Amino acid sequence: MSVHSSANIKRITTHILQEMKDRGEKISMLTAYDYSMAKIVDAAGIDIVLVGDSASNVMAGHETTLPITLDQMIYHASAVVRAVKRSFIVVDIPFGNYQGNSSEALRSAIRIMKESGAHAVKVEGGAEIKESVIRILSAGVPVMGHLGLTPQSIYKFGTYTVRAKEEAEAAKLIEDAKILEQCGCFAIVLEKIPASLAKKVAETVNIPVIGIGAGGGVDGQVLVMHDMLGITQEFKPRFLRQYADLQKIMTDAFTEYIRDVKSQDFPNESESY
Ligand SMILES: Nc1nc(=O)c2c([nH]1)NC[C@@H]1CN(c3ccc(C(=O)N[C@@H](CCC(=O)O)C(=O)O)cc3)CN21
Ligand SMILES: CC(C)C(=O)C(=O)O
Ligand SMILES: [Mg+2]
Repeated sequence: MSVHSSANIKRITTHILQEMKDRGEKISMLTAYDYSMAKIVDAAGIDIVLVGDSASNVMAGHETTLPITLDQMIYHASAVVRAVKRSFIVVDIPFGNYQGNSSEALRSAIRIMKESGAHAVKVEGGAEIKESVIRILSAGVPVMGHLGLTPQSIYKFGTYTVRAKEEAEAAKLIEDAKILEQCGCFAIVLEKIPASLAKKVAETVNIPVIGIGAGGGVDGQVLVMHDMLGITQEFKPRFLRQYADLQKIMTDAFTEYIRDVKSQDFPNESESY
């Protein structure tokens, strides 16, 4: 089956996401980086699947999101696309593949759309990347913005502390959100900023605003799947709610398997030919 076929399932579109904001239904979003996990989260009814560049941390073990490449993002995205039947699939354009050169930004977005079959791209930044955003949108590729804590520029700030607490930074963030909306972005992610500011942004722009560490006054929430499942045990920021302890469940399963192999309990007769 082609990645573009719809087979009777009503797919989420940017139009449906806008309707959700307009009627006050909150939008749910989680990351996924591979086929098996994407299949489960899509079947559970998630609205948006984000193939985040957090794959750099979660999948590859890098300290930041900076090292992941466009080819690697396309590899993750194409696996997710093969699994997802209903959700809207957004892919982060990685660091270095869109900033400062709108032609390269367009080329990167087109590669992601053409080679993975995803539905939209996400980019970090406001005014600084305006030309890139406009160029991508001009090709008909939906763009999601990302403001506040922007991990691709971590070395400019040096820490992952809460952003836009100062009045000047808050004012710039609101301006950036307006710019992204005017450019034609279909939604904006706000990461780790005061809840009051995030609420103000969600009330200022008409497009959906999805928060992570941005409080409950926005139009939806996003988390990294492995964080909310309790797989990434070392990552425990205050905004994270852990919905399962998969590390414990997995460790117990592995321990039991190892014990059964050593004791020759596994395999038994019914598990043999
Ligand atoms: N596993 C994972 N989850 C994420 O949410 C995530 C990634 N990786 N990688 C890319 C970015 C980086 N993100 C981050 C990174 C750190 C904090 C954070 O709050 N870190 C510290 C506080 C640091 C400080 O205050 O100086 C913490 O409390 O854990 C938040 C979001 C969000 N993204
Ligand atoms: C944390 C979310 C918003 C993200 O950009 C990612 O997972 O890469
Ligand atoms: Mg990201």
